[in-house]
Amino acid sequence: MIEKQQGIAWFTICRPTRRNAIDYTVMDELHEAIELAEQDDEVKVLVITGAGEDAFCAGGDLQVFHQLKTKEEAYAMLAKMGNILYRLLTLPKPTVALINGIAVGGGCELATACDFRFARAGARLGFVQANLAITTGWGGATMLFEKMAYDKALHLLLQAQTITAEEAERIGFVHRTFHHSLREQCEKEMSGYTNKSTHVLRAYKEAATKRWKTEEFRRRFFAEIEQCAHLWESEEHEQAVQSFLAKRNK
Ligand SMILES: CC[C@@H](C(=O)O)C(=O)SCCNC(=O)CCNC(=O)[C@H](O)C(C)(C)COP(=O)(O)OP(=O)(O)OC[C@H]1O[C@@H](n2cnc3c(N)ncnc32)[C@H](O)[C@@H]1OP(=O)(O)O
Repeated sequence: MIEKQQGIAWFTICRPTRRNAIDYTVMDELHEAIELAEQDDEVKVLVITGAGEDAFCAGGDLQVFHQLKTKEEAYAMLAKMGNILYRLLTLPKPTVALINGIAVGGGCELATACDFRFARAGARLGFVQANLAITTGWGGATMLFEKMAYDKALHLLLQAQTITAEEAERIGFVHRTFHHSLREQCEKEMSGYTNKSTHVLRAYKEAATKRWKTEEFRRRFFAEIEQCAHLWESEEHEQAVQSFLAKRNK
């Protein structure tokens, strides 16, 4: 769902019963929100959040994507979202992930693509992909290594556990934690940007993201996606996803 309000375009992932897991429809809607933010001069900031109280985003929809068995099938899905997150990473307007609840797997990759991460106090966050015998598949690790201290980023990926928003703030992944009124607090934080000229915001973002608009960076970004596609067709990954889905069907 996309809403425009006082210089902010709000994109809300509306699948609360699936903990806002991302399927192909969400990918298309996110792409549309990015296009709108890029083209509409009234939009100064793009904020991405999740519907409901529980989740920001539980990553890729494991039920839907479990149908993809080969590395080629997996690559097509992963590269589709990878291209969308690359657009988000390099969008010439400031972007915010408003992490209103749990963010895991691809949900953390989505948050990483944004410039700023604000989170509800107590929300849990984790790059849990390694527990599914895969690596980040949407370019998340490549972005994380650009945005965080090397050792802290590597630890998050290798450990694959969830941490609280407060801990994530301490290590520099989250920028602000809010105890209540998330949307209002986010608007307040962004008011210092929305009162600036769109041309100024664009110019600074262009300058900031220039280093990611290189062949070398894109090669690393898509090599990560290929690596995940390769692991996707392993027996270990198949078993890990089946075990997650079996628990749900009990
Ligand atoms: C594919 C890309 C890859 C990447 O590149 O990163 C990924 O993102 S892999 C996916 C990584 N995500 C996960 O492994 C998360 C799996 N989900 C969970 O661990 C938990 O659901 C949760 C997110 C910690 C929330 O736990 P809880 O609050 O206890 O809720 P439930 O577990 O009962 O879930 C409610 C409901 O939602 C469904 N659900 C949750 N996550 C997903 C998901 N990723 N895909 C599909 N469906 C998901 C879950 O099955 C429940 O459904 P019902 O049983 O029908 O109510």
